[in-house]
Amino acid sequence: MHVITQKDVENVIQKRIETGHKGTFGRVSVIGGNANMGGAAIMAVQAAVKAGAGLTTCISHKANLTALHARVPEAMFIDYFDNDALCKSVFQSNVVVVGPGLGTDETAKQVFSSVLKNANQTLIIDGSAITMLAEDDQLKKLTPSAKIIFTPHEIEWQRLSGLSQAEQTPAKNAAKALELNADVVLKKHGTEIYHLSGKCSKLTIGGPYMSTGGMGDTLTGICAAFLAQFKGDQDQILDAAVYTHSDIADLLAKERYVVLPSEIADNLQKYMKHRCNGQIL
Ligand SMILES: NC(=O)C1=CN([C@@H]2O[C@H](COP(=O)(O)OP(=O)(O)OC[C@H]3O[C@@H](n4cnc5c(N)ncnc54)[C@H](OP(=O)(O)O)[C@@H]3O)[C@@H](O)[C@H]2O)[C@@H](O)CC1
Ligand SMILES: Nc1ncnc2c1ncn2[C@@H]1O[C@H](COP(=O)(O)OP(=O)(O)O)[C@@H](O)[C@H]1O
Ligand SMILES: [Mg+2]
Repeated sequence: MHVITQKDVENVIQKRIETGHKGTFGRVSVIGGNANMGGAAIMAVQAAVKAGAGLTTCISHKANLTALHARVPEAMFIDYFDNDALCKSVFQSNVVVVGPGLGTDETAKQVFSSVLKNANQTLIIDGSAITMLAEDDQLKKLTPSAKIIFTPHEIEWQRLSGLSQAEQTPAKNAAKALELNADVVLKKHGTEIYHLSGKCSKLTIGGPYMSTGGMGDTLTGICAAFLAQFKGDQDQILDAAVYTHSDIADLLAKERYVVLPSEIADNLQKYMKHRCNGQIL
């Protein structure tokens, strides 16, 4: 098991080319946020924007538009009932996130199936989308032409893999990830990452000050932004994103009992600047 360190982050976060423009640093679409859980999508979107994605689109219930732009005017918005616009944005995105706050009703299933049919680069499947996929054989038949990354917590992983928490051993997790033909970020105290390449990585940072709703939604935005903008070893880029999420939490936890997901997003720009120049925080 590769223990992820600050070195992985410093290897991934490169100085930007002077002639870069929005498109140079990647297009991300986040699909989630039903009328009751808009915050999940907003947290994923704000994390993607603040982690450096060039262009980020939030595809969500229209009830979330005002709140989204109050917080993240940089993000574009598509009503997730506008299926044509949804499919176009997903098809044109380098990285797609589906699931945060999406829910598991009929609307969510329709939206998720459109995403599965159109994602063709990298697709991060999180939250409700994992739960839907675990429970719906029709959705399981829709195998997108994209590289798939699942980001389950232990219960979502139990649903998808069929492995109880006690059965979630590295060997069984790795075998299941291979069966699913995907990378799996198994979120817990000591998150483990099972790469399709066979590489297994783990975190030795992070803690209970992260146990607030929205922390996993935020992680998806960081992963999406890193994968959309950085070139090179995709396994190391994903490892670096997961490390960044917990490393910022650890730094903030020095002066906080609880670290909020939005605070992690708010500290991404400064953190990435320091890691880019190899500066010790
Ligand atoms: N502001 C918003 O809009 C927010 C929206 N959100 C959205 O909600 C959707 C549902 O996601 P979910 O994880 O909240 O519920 P679900 O998958 O039904 O699992 C519940 C069961 O799993 C357990 N459990 C939960 N977390 C665990 C963990 N980390 N590690 C281990 N166990 C864990 C939990 O345990 P218990 O609480 O019973 O002790 C219960 O048994 C999803 O789309 C997400 O994006 C949230 O992100 C929050 C903020
Ligand atoms: N005690 C803990 N130690 C380390 N990381 C934790 C702890 N509690 C929560 N986290 C992290 O917070 C995130 C929780 O993810 P998730 O349950 O999906 O949150 P969300 O409410 O956004 O769906 C994961 O990245 C997990 O590793
Ligand atoms: Mg979650």
